[in-house]
Amino acid sequence: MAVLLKVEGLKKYFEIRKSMFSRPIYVKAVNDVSFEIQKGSIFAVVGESGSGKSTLGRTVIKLIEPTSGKILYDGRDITQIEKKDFLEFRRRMQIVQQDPYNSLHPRKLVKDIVGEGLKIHFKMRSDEIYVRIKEILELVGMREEHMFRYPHEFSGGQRQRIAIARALVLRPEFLVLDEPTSALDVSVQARVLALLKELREKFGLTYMFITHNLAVVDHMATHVVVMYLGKIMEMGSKQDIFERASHPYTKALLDSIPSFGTGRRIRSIPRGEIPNPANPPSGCVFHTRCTQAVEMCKVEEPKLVEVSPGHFCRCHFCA
Ligand SMILES: Nc1ncnc2c1ncn2[C@@H]1O[C@H](COP(=O)(O)OP(=O)(O)OP(=O)(O)O)[C@@H](O)[C@H]1O
Repeated sequence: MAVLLKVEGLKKYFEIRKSMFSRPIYVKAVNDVSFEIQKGSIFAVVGESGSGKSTLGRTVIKLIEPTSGKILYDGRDITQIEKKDFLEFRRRMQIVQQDPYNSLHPRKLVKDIVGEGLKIHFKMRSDEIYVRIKEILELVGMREEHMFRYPHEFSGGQRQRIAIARALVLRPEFLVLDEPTSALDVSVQARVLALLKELREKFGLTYMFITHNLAVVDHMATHVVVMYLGKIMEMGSKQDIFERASHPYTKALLDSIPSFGTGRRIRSIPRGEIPNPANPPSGCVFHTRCTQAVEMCKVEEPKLVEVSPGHFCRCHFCA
C-alpha cells in the first residue's frame, strides 16, 4: 500500500518557565517519533493522558510547528513548505477535535460553521456553497433545515456530526480524529464511530485516530502506535498489538481494557502514575512503573526495534 504520511525524528518541545527569571524547562511532548501511515488505514494513537497523543496529531498537520524532524505528506516535506503553498495541504489534512461543545463557534449558524473553509479554499458561488453544505450535512445524517440553527440547539452527537461535516466539506484525504467520541454518551459513540467507518470507505479517507479507549481501537484501527511520555513504545498492525503485544506497557494497557462503549479512560495501570513529562525518568522512560525492569533499564534507553515485519517495540526484553 502507498504511504500517505511519513514522519521522521519528529520532536515537539514546549518551553515552560516557573517565573520570568527562572531557567526554561522543556516538556518533550513528542520526542523523536518516526512512523508511516498507509493510504486508507486507520492509524490509532493510544496512551495515557499526557503521553503526547494530541500534540502529535496537531503537529503532523502543522496546526502547531514541530521543534524538529520531517513530515512527508504524499512525498513532500511540509515542514519546509512556504506558507502560501501550504494552503492546499491544509485543505487535504483536517482535524476533528474531542469536544463538540467547545469546537463549534456558539454564535454562528451551522451553515457558516460548515461553509467557512469553502470560502477560503474554493472560489465557489454562494448557491454552489449552499448545495455543497446541504449535501455534506445529509451525508453525516443531518438535514437542510439544520443549516439555520446554532450549535447549542443540538445534542453532543449531532454537534460532532457538524464538526465532521465541517472537516469533510473540503474533501480532505487525511483526518486527525482527536478523541472524537469520548465526550459523547455510549449509545451515541457507537453511531458516530459507524459513521466515521462508513465515510472512510466511501471517500477512501485515511485516519489518525487518537484515543484513550483501547476497546475503540480494537473496533476501529488497522494499525496502532502506543505512546508513553512522548515516545513510541510499540507499533504495528492491530493484530501485532492485540494478539502479539510485546511491550510491558502495552500489555498493562490491554489488561486495563474496558468493554466496548463504556468510554472509560485509561487512568491507572499497575504501579502508580505517569511521571512528570518535564522530568522524565532516565534510561527506559517506563522503568519506574514496569514490573519487569532491571538495573540496566534505569540507565540504558532501549531502541525501537523491529521484532517482526512492521512490528516495533522499545524494550530491552522485547522478543
Ligand atoms: N501548549 C503547551 N504548553 C506546554 N505544555 C504543553 C502544551 N501542550 C501540551 N503540553 C504538555 O505536553 C504533554 C503532552 O500533552 P498532550 O495533550 O499531547 O498529551 P495527550 O496524550 O494527548 O493527553 P490528553 O489525552 O490528556 O490530552 C503534557 O505534559 C502536556 O502538559
